[in-house]
Amino acid sequence: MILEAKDLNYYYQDGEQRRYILKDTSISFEKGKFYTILGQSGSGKTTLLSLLSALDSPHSGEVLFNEENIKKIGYEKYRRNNVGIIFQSYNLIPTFTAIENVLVPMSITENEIPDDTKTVAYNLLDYIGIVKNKADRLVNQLSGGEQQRVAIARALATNVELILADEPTGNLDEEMEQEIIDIFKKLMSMGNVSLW
Ligand SMILES: Nc1ncnc2c1ncn2[C@@H]1O[C@H](COP(=O)(O)OP(=O)(O)OP(=O)(O)O)[C@@H](O)[C@H]1O
Repeated sequence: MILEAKDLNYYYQDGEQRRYILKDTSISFEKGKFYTILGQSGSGKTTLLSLLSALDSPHSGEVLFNEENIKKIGYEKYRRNNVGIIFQSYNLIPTFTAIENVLVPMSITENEIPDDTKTVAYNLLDYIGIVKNKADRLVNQLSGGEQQRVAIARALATNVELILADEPTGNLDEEMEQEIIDIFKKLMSMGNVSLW
C-alpha cells in the first residue's frame, strides 16, 4: 500500500458536543492506481484529503505512507517530498508566472531533481499543454483550465509517487473537465509519473 488511513477520528467541538466528521475511518490505496472518493456535500471528503495530505492532523488514528506514519516522517517533510496536492481553486501564487509557480516546490523539495530545474519545469508545462509563451505569463492571465494544468504541473514537479486532488475539475466546464481527467489517465498509464 502506498497510502493507508487507520482508524481516523476527526471532529469539531460544538459547545459540549463533539461533532464527528470522520469516525474510525480506515481506507487503503495501492500504488499505481487511480481512486475517486464520492460522498454527499459535507460528508467529509475534503477533511479526509486534508488528513491524507498532512494539511491537518486527526484527533486520533494514523496515516501511513509506504508503511511509515507520516507523523514520523514529519508533516512538512511529507508535504515537500512525498505528496503533490491539487485544489479545486488552483491555489497558485497570483503574482508569479506559471513557470515560477512550478519552480516553487522544486526549490524546497529534498528529492533529487535535475540541476536545470527551469528546463524541467518548461518541459513539464509543455507536456501538460502549457506552451512556452503561456508559461511566462502571470497565472491570473490564464484561463481556469490552464491554471489547473499549471497546478498539476506543480504537483508533479518534485517527482512524487502520490497525487491527491480535491475536486480538481470543480471549477471547470465539462469539456475542460474531460481534458483534465484525460491528463490524469495519461499520467496513470505511464506508471511512474516521472516526466524528466
Ligand atoms: N471550521 C469548521 N468548524 C465546524 N465545522 C466545520 C468546519 N469546517 C468544516 N466543517 C464541517 O465539516 C463537515 C465536513 O466538511 P468537508 O469540507 O470535509 O466536506 P466535503 O465532503 O468535502 O463537502 P463538499 O462536497 O461540500 O466539499 C461539513 O459538515 C462542514 O460543515
